[in-house]
Amino acid sequence: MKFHSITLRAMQMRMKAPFTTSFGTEWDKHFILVEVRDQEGRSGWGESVAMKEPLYNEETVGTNWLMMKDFLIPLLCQKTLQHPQEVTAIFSHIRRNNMAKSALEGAIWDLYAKQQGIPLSRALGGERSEIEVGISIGIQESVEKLLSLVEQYVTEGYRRIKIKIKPGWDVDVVAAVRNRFPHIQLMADANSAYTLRDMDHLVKLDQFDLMMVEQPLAHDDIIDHAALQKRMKTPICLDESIHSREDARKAVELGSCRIINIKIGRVGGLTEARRIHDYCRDKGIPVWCGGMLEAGVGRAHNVALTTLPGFTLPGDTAASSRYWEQDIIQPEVTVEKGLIQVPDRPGIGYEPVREIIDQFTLYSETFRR
Ligand SMILES: O=C(O)CCC(=O)c1ccccc1C(=O)O
Ligand SMILES: [Mg+2]
Repeated sequence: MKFHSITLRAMQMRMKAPFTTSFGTEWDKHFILVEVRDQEGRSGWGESVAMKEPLYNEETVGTNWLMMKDFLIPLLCQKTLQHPQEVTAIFSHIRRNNMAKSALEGAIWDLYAKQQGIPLSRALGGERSEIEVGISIGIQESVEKLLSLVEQYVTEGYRRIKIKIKPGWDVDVVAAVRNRFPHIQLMADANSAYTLRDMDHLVKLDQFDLMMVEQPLAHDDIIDHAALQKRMKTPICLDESIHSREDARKAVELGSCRIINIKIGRVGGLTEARRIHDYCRDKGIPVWCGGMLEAGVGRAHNVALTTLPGFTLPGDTAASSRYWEQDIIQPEVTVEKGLIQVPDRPGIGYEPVREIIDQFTLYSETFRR
């Protein structure tokens, strides 16, 4: 696998509406776009899901830029690659910084699939030609506003609704949604907002027939989650706590969760994401593809990953138009009846549009081999 340059672009895109979780509100999406080019004029694309501030995890746009420039890109430029699967090993002595690693690895995977002339989904071993998706709804100003959004997304066909919860916006809110929509597939995501002291309160969620409750306790915990899962009927799904196949194994062996949310960026790339998928499939643990409010390139990677057979639950990969007036890819990701048709063009299968990308680029830098 040959490439001759890597370009990083720092991007800023305004979302259609702010997105609020238990850890904060995002209006402007800041992220890094990666483009890896080869001699034949092909480009592989990756997107870092690190946010501007270290609120979801410890990474940021700034730390990702530094890690890529000072460590990860030099490592890639020193090696000759046969296959994108080797990137994980090349980066493995660098601790963490998974989102930075993943953005580069994703671009290499896309370039590889394009060099082979096959869709990225197929390069990964994916089987599906369409994927089922749900939607994640942030914390709202009022329950009425939330109910009207749920109504809208259910009407649009999304296969499951996830609502964000935090202390003071939880049991009553879930009750209101469940009351109004008795039959929808519903779940709640706390983004680590609770502790074991809230056990009795969290157990009240059991009455609403939720598909799962996502990451109720600390971002770095699997011990307390195991204690909570023993008390709760509702399956716990881990997001923040899982960074690798090893993390997944430990969490599953401890009984800390019954479902895992796989985010490519959080686990350091597509190769590790697939390893977690394979482990969970073997153990009968359902997985689904999480989201980080991605622009088109990251979204396309999520679509490709979700074609693997163990992704049996609808993910957070909603349509481009749910987030953006104009996405950076053509065509945009569209959802009909809760399904995304997986592209069969080579690579990610959606074409990044340079004129649009330029509009949202704050600064860029190119590294040559
Ligand atoms: O629509 C999406 O991309 C998912 C949104 C979402 O839930 C989320 C967005 C930003 C950070 C963390 C999370 C999460 O899944 O916990
Ligand atoms: Mg989550």
